[in-house]
Amino acid sequence: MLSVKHITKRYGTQSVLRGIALDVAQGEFISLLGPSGCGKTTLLRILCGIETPDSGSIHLRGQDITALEASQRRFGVVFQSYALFPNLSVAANVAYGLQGMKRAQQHSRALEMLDLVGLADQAHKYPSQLSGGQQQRVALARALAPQPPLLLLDEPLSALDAQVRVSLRGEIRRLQKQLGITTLMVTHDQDEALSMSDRVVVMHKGQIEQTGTPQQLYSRPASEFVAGFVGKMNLMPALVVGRNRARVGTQDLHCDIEAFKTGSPLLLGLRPEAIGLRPFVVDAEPGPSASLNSLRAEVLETVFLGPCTLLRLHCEALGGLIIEAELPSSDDATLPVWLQGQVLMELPAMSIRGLAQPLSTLRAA
Ligand SMILES: Nc1ncnc2c1ncn2[C@@H]1O[C@H](COP(=O)(O)OP(=O)(O)OP(=O)(O)O)[C@@H](O)[C@H]1O
Repeated sequence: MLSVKHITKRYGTQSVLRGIALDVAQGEFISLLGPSGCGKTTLLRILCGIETPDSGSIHLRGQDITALEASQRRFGVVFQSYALFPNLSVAANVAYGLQGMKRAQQHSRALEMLDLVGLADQAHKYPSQLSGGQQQRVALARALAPQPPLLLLDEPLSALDAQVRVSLRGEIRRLQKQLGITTLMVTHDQDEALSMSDRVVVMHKGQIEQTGTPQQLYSRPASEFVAGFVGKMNLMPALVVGRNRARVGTQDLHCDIEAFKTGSPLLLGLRPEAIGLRPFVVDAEPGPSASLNSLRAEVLETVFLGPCTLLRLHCEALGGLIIEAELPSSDDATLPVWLQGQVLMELPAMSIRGLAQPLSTLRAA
C-alpha cells in the first residue's frame, strides 16, 4: 500500500536518514521505534509531505507521491501536542478537515467520529475543558474524519500520564483495526511499540536496524542494539567452536547459532527470564547437555520487582561474567532459602541467540 524507497536526508553535514526502505501493507499498524535523534520524526515528516527527502521516493498504491504537497496527500496526522483550535468547540475541531462537505453533513460526521472515540457527549465543550487524554482522542477523531488513506501518529501518547497512556494504547489500536486504516506511529517507548503494532521498525542512527513483528524482535533480535533496546538481554562475547556450540570464557555452551561459521567471534544473547535456577548440590553438578547448559554461579544480589525478582549472578566458568536472571514471584513473594550463595544456573540452548552477522549475510556481502 505504501512503499518507501531509499530515502536519504541531510541537515548541513549531518546525515539524518541513510537509505530508508520500507513496504507497508493495507491495514497494517507499523511503529517506528528508536532512541532520540535516530531520525524517526524526520521520516514521518517526509511521509507527511512537510519535509522533502534529498533522494529516494514514496509510493502510495503504486503512485509516486514524493513531489506532492502535504495538503494533496490528505494523510491524517496526530502530534504529541494535541494541536486543537482552542476557540472552536470539540465538534467544530473535528469538522475542521471536512471543508468540502455541506455544513449539516460536517456536523453529523463529526458527531459520528466523536462517538467512535467515546466523546459524543463532549461535542459542545471547548478543548480547555477536556483532559489530556480526551483532547488526544479529539485529535484522533479529527485526523480520521476525512477518511485519510494513511494515519500518521507522532508520539501521540507521550504527553499523557502513565495510566491514560496505557488505556489510550488499546483504544487507538481497537479503532485502527475497526476502520482498517494503515497507520505509522513514531515512538521511543518499546512497550508502546510492542503492544500496539503488527510490525515494528527499529531505527538507529538514520538507518533501519531491524523490521519484524513484536514477537520476532523480542525473540530474535538481529543486533546488539535491538537486543538492548527491546527488552533486556544478557550479552556474552563468544567464539563459535562447532555446530550450535560456542565458547564463553572457558565454557562451551550449546546454543541456537546454526547460521554462524566455526571459528567466528560472535555475541550471544540470552533473556533474563529464560534462565532457570536450581539448588546447587556439591558433586552432583551436571555438565552441559544438548538442550540445557547447567553451570554453577554465585548469587551476588537479589532485587524484588513485584511480578518477578531480578538476580545478579557471577559465573566463573563464563569468564567471570555477571548474568542477570529473572524469577517469577511466588504466591507469597518470598525467595527460597537456597537462592543464597551457590546455585545451579540453567541456560536453555534454544534461548541463546547469536547476535553478530550470520553466515548468510557475510556470504551475500
Ligand atoms: N530542521 C532541522 N534542522 C537541522 N537539524 C535537524 C532538523 N530536524 C531534525 N534535525 C536533526 O536530525 C536528527 C534527527 O531528528 P529527529 O527529530 O528525526 O529524531 P527523532 O528520532 O525523532 O528524535 P526525538 O525522539 O528526540 O524526536 C537530530 O539530530 C536533529 O537534531
